Amino acid sequence: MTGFTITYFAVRGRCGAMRIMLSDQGQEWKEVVVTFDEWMKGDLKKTCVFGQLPKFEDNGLILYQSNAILRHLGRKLGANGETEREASLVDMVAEGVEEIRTKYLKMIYQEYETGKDAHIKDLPNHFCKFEAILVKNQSGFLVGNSISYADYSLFEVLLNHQVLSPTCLDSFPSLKKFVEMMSARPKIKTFLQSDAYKKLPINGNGKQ
Ligand SMILES: N[C@@H](CCC(=O)N[C@@H](CSC(=S)NCCc1ccccc1)C(=O)NCC(=O)O)C(=O)O
Repeated sequence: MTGFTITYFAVRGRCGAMRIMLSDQGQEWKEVVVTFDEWMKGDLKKTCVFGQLPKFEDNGLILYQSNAILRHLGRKLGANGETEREASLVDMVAEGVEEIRTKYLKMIYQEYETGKDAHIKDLPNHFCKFEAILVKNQSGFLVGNSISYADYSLFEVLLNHQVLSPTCLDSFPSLKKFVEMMSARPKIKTFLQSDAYKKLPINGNGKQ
């Protein structure tokens, strides 16, 4: 199978950022949608290196781990910083984004009713760090003067948090401007308005 293929469940989940990145970078890809019933049979799970999805295929290269997939696309599509130094900074910032995503997913799947309010209350402690990065860098992106996979990752996390708490960015003007800038990029705007994007729930348990 040539080209890019994403194999995942019928949710945005851990494929939200990579789909936004592929769209913005003008790339096409195939989606293999796995139902929970198919997954529970176990045959596909046994073939996955870490027993989990997403699975990403790039012309015969098979990758798992959503952030490894983002990094791969960053290198391949020129969205990984403009120098080795910037690439290291992109990785650093992307790890920080992943910390927020991991906290969000734990809250969504394990403690939504009891932990949603505390998660929202704690957001400023995390958002202030990315606000400071954007204020310091001045280009509008997280690192250097061009978009990187870390920008797509942060953008997706912020979009999901705006659903969870629509006012969560009100105290962070640079983050709000970042979301507006990313949302206004023509290919991202088109993708976010597409049925392919809108028809998928954010998470697999219906919570958001
Ligand atoms: N570090 C990995 C994590 C991958 C992962 O958690 N995959 C989940 C799906 S992604 C996700 S957000 N999981 C949260 C709960 C969930 C489970 C199943 C479907 C949808 C969501 C999965 O394959 N679950 C099934 C299983 O482990 O047997 C990555 O970043 O790709």
